[in-house]
Amino acid sequence: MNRPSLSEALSRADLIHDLPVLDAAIQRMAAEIDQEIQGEHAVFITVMHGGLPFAAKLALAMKSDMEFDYIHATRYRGATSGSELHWLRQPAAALAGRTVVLADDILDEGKTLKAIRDFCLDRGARRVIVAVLCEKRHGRCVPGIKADYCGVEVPDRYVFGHGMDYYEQGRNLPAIYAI
Ligand SMILES: O=P(O)(O)OC[C@H]1O[C@H](OP(=O)(O)OP(=O)(O)O)[C@H](O)[C@@H]1O
Ligand SMILES: Nc1nc2[nH]cnc2c(=O)[nH]1
Repeated sequence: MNRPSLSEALSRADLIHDLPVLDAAIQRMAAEIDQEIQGEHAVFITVMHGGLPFAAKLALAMKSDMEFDYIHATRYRGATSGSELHWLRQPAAALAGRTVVLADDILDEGKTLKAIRDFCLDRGARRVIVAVLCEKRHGRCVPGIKADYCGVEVPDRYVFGHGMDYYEQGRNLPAIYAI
């Protein structure tokens, strides 16, 4: 595939949040979620791929013991605008009666996390806690979904880095940038 150049995108992008800011936000969220799920053996579900770096850091910063699983549902598929949701992997863990912590990189229009949250509830989860590294504030989020825990806000622009891709590139950039 002939991808748009990451270095060209970086040269015209703005730095939105650097690594120390993101790490501090993740530490704060970890303590807050620990407080909320005290004494439970929750299921900690990473939403692949973008949620991977955030979820790893969040889990390592948390003290609660949790069962790990992952889900892969994508509606951007390496592009910069979303379409319908494609389910690539459903979690294997038993969710019935349990608390689920969903960890994803971004809540944008909310369609992805709403579908995943509803999937977990359909599987019998007692409650679903939505944790995202960042949230785009624009008033276009679908009704019925919100982040219970959010690290940072990002502007209403396409963002990448710290898990989020620019045409399947740049996910391992430590900071968040916007074009
Ligand atoms: O709130 P929404 O507008 O639905 O968008 C948010 C979703 O978009 C990204 O996933 P993407 O489909 O790009 O898959 P990826 O994580 O594999 O990059 C991101 O990881 C969220 O899951
Ligand atoms: N990389 C990336 N993925 C997204 N998914 C939904 N919004 C975004 C965004 O701004 N950037």
